[in-house]
Amino acid sequence: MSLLKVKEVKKTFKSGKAALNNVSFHLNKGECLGLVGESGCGKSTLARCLLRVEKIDSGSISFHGEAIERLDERRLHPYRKKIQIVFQNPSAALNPKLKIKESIIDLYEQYHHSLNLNHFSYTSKEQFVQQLLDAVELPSELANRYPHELSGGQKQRVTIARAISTEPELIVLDEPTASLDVISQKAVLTLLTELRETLNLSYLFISHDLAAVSHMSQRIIVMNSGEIVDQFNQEHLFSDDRHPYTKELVSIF
Ligand SMILES: Nc1ncnc2c1ncn2[C@@H]1O[C@H](COP(=O)(O)OP(=O)(O)OP(=O)(O)O)[C@@H](O)[C@H]1O
Repeated sequence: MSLLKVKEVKKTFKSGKAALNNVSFHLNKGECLGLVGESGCGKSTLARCLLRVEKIDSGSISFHGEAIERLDERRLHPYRKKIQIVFQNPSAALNPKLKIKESIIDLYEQYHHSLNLNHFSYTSKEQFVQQLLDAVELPSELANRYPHELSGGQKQRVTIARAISTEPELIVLDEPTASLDVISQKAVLTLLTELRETLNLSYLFISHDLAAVSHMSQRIIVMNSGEIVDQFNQEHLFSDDRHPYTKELVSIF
């Protein structure tokens, strides 16, 4: 069974803007599914709908076969622990007033009553933070710093540490490297690939960067003006039967 199934989802904003139109796709457990499309095509709206931050107008989004649009707040809580998000801008995602260790523990503590950890252990806050910093390859002394005392790449590693602290099954990566320099981009993508394998994670990797999506993903879906126009296995990216819009993206690859 698919981990995530999105079926005929529509979302129109009050302004009349149709951001998602009949969007359908599935995501298998353990895979990285790439979602590529130009700015404004609806990628972030889709991410917000998956997290139930935004409500869909029609269609369905199911996780392990359960329709999330029908979950009440109480039943949403365990869902939200299983699906985490990493945003484009780590500076905006981290509270500037919290030390790194406090930011990491903060998210965990929202869920700790319902957490059943397999990969990390929780005997003390310090030890837990240490394990997470190790997992994202950051030195332990960063735990006592504030976000402004870290580089962009280090901050993004902290947001990844936060995301994996609840041991989610799925992480939505919304342009996770867009704000980083080329060297840090590569390092963060390598880290994400390693974490997917060691923690048995699944990713929805959202980006306008077809090269990054192609590097990371086993399957790719292409979005244009709120619609999925193409879906294919990564090795078929250059094949002749690609949608004209995909071919256009490939030509500027
Ligand atoms: N709250 C909102 N109210 C009205 N329109 C919105 C709202 N949020 C997004 N939109 C519009 O919906 C469309 C899709 O926006 P979205 O942010 O999902 O695109 P995107 O593909 O993530 O773009 P980018 O890559 O630039 O982040 C855009 O035309 C945007 O202006």
